[in-house]
Amino acid sequence: MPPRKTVLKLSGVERHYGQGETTLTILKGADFELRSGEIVALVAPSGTGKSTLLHLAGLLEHPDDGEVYIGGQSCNGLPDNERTAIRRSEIGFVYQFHHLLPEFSAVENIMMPQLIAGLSKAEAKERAGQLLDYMRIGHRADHRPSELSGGEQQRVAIARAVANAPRVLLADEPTGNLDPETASYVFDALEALVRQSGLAALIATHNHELAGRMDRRVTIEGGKVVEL
Ligand SMILES: Nc1ncnc2c1ncn2[C@@H]1O[C@H](COP(=O)(O)OP(=O)(O)OP(=O)(O)O)[C@@H](O)[C@H]1O
Repeated sequence: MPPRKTVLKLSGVERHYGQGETTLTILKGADFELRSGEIVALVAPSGTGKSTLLHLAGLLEHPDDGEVYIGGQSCNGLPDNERTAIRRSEIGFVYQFHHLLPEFSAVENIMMPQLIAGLSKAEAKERAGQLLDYMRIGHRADHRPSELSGGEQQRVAIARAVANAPRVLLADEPTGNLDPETASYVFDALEALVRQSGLAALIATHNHELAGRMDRRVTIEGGKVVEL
């Protein structure tokens, strides 16, 4: 097997929030690497900084110090429009709640990011259809989110997140509002997608059973990312 490439790297990352007179330190000298083809669980108690770490990794926030690299490129000093371009092409996000557009069907929701990226309608529709089949919800393509079950909605959200073939998938409690059996089924689909595409995934979860199925587990301790 060829050596796996590091697709996401955090180096000496600091993040502090001002709270009145005091400063809340969330990350302090945090280092982390994610390689293509791997799925890493981020398991840490509530309020320790999982969402903060995902936002920094996804270029949604700037660290107060340290560096975030996507595909080997340092992103801190880049202007916002370049950070946005990298975020759109290299990173996919999945949240606890699907955030699908309610007025559009499943297939249209997955087409949307591709159309924004400049693909033709026919190309976007073909890829969206493939992803829906891959997530085993091809028969739901024309349904709106409100007509889908929670597990189906999350599978559409995952398909949308990877529609533009990003390098990195960042997920914040992607199965947090699903029952254990549905969560397991959604994770099966996500795992198959990562294995097949060589994507890399960092998944914040409170679900220890799912975390146990991932390649590695990390937590946040004293502002640092440590292996479990
Ligand atoms: N913009 C902000 N301003 C001030 N404090 C913030 C801000 N964002 C997050 N925090 C604080 O930073 C800490 C870490 O928040 P974060 O959302 O990253 O935690 P989390 O581990 O994802 O928690 P949960 O599992 O509950 O979602 C929390 O104490 C939170 O209150």
